[in-house]
Amino acid sequence: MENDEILNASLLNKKKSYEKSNFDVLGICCTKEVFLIEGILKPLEGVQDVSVIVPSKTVVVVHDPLLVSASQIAAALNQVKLEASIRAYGEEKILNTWPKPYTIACGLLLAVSLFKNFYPPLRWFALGAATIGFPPIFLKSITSIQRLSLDMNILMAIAVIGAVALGDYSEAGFIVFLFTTAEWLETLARHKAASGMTSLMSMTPQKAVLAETREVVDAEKVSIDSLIAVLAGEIIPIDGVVVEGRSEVDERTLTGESFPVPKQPGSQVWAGTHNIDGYLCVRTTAMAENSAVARMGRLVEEAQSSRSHTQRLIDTCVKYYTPVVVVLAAGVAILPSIMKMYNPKQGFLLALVLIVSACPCALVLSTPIAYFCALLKAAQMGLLVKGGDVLEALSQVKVAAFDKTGTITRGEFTIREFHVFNSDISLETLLYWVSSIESKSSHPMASALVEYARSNSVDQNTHDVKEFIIFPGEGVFGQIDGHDIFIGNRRIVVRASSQEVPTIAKMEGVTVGYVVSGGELIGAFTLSDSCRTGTEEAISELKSLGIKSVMLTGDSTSAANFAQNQLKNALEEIHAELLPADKVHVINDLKSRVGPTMMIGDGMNDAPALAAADVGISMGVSGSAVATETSHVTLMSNDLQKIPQAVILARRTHQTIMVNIILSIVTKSAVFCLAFAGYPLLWAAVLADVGTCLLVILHSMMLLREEEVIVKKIESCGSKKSMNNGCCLAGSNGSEQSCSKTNCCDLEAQVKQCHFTLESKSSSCCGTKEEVCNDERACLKTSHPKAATKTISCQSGCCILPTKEKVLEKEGSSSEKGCCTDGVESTERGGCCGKSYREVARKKNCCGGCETLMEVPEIITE
Ligand SMILES: Nc1ncnc2c1ncn2[C@@H]1O[C@H](COP(=O)(O)OP(=O)(O)OP(=O)(O)O)[C@@H](O)[C@H]1O
Ligand SMILES: [Zn+2]
Repeated sequence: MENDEILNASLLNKKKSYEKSNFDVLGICCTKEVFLIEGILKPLEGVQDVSVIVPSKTVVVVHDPLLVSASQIAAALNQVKLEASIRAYGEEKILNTWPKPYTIACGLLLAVSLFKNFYPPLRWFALGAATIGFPPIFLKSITSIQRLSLDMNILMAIAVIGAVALGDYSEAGFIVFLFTTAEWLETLARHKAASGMTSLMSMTPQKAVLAETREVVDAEKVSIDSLIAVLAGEIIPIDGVVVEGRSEVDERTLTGESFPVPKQPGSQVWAGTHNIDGYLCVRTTAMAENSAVARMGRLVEEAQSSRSHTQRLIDTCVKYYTPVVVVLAAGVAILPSIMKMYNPKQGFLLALVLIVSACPCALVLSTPIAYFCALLKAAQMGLLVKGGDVLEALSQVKVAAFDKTGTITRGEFTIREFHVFNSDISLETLLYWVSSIESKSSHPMASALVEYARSNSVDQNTHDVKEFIIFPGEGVFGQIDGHDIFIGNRRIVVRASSQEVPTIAKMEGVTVGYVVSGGELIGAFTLSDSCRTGTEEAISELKSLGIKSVMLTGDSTSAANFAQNQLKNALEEIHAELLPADKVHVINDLKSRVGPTMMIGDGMNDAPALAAADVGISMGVSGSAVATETSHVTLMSNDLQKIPQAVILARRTHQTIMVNIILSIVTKSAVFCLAFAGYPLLWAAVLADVGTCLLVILHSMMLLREEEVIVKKIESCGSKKSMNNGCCLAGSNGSEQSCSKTNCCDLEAQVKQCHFTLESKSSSCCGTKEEVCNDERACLKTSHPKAATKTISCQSGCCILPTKEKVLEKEGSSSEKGCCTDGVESTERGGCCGKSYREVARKKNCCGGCETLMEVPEIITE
């Protein structure tokens, strides 16, 4: 044990001795430099890993600072004139937005020389322009020659020297000016694209405050399970779970959601998110380097170094392109003088045009820059996409297969009924057995059972469980107090006994669970779950994109059909009662039957299906780690509407790349055609080269723009009809009309759940605790600030929209148990009452107890 600890500590130290440094390397032009840089850095002692991010001109090096320092690395890069500088962690690249002085001087001289028609000696100004801007190009081309690489600088230098040799000074001046200006514009554009990336990587603070000692330490050194303090206004430094305090946290950076999420003890918080208004004490659940935001940054980086299919294709073509054109140019230059075919000057000019056109910059850049922008955009939207290939696959998808529990539905079950069939066993005993065994399982049903037992004053005891086995797709087995107990669905009953599985009457729409002991059915329970907000919209949006949606679930057919009904039959196929392996079969079948398939899932059971699909999408950073590992895309928030958005982004990216490629090929071809048709225009060749490069960058950056899809959702919630979206908006004369029974409270049992509150009678009470708490968020998203402040008392399981009178009525009953029986503290959304009521809410542990609701009207009128 102790040995292990020492070993771990030394491993940790070993790992810790590596440091990651970021460098801005302005000399990076194309992918060619990647090999050069790797070639320089990898042999250095102490360098562990090198990754080059071409679009943002960044090099990330993992190294041992004792063996090789960051400045030594920068020096090594600068030896070959790569213009490298160290970027301090978290520092925004400070960029000179002005062009270099020589570029300005060059432009001015060139402008003066334009008047040479009036006064011929002015043409010398053009030569001046060329001379003044030439040295940097020349120096860079020398280093390129030293590196044995043929790059843009060399090609341009040849063109300038050639033009001067031909006596065409204006042409020479023009090339220099165009080239230096384009370089400057390009740096600006790339910087803009890369700044999003920088902010992503530098979001988390480097320091953390230990809660017990108030000591400020390096975030990286904080071990798992430490308590850290986060004050209002600070950025949370490490992922963890709140143990004390309440606050609202802005998670926009991570999930793309623009509304603050209330946090209370038990809530998960993420590094890089912004604690807005309260004190939080957080127990860390990961090392800083493994926090969600760090993983996100790493993924965007890694995505850059993994080349996509299109990219590889282009890289291969380009390998042959440049040498072929250069040889061709040499031929064109030499041939006329040997064969005395045509004007040698014309031949020479043609050769120069070819030389300039030999640079495939724009084509090489067309794919990586588009992926870079798209991946960045995705990250900003709260989607982690593992590379360009995934985007390529996503743009082709024809079917979306959804897992049910935890994906289409919230995976937050409520126990409706619990029966004991054996008169020798008391309800308490059975609940004790069941909850003790289930506390070892991570299935969503398990936590519901534990919670239910607790609400019946039965506490579980994990230590009494002697043996524990999970039967995937069936349930669990455990040994407690000398009894063998199986808990699960019909399959487990078949496994555990010879008894026939009883059909429990009027159980439609719910999941039935069975408890079997000693071959005898001793108990049964029913549970229900509700669909996530926005699922229906997500499915219909997918449909409008030509994507078919199907459901795959391990749950019963009736539960599957119930979800389908809630979604108004939006799903085209339903496959229920599947074992994890069956899901893989269905995915393979869909792939061959319909086309490229994506699978959206959350649990451990889904991992094989996620891997089998063309694109696997996992839910949430908090979802099962296995699912996140195997999937290609991770949704940082559990918002299914991000899926159609991701598809749209993927398709736009595909389009952007196609346009980029066509653009760069067409302009080059046009210059070639003109040249061979007898118009070898050197300036046009330069313009086509640097201009297209710039166009490709700017065009790709359009991917970073907002899309209108996001707005659509908010609008759809704004109307009263949108009850099923989870928007309980108050009608002007009370909530009756906006929250009608048919739309919202169509289940009698769900209404019952709220029967303690007055509001339930007027049917403003809807759904289960979870559904309603989500409603609150949906309401917050609408453009109706009043609606938002009105849903304060959500926690009790009822979406109460208190009008003034109702609040007053309610006051007396505030301390009643009401809906607070079901573990209010653990409500995920947490937000019980508005900020100013929080104190009271905490005392009572229940929103029903917010006497201060009296003050609500004040807020509303605010
Ligand atoms: N810990 C558990 N306690 C009780 N029943 C369980 C447990 N684990 C699984 N089951 C039963 O097995 C069924 C199948 O489980 P599985 O995890 O394969 O799918 P699921 O989570 O219900 O649905 P989905 O496949 O849509 O996520 C469940 O519906 C449930 O009835
Ligand atoms: Zn080029």
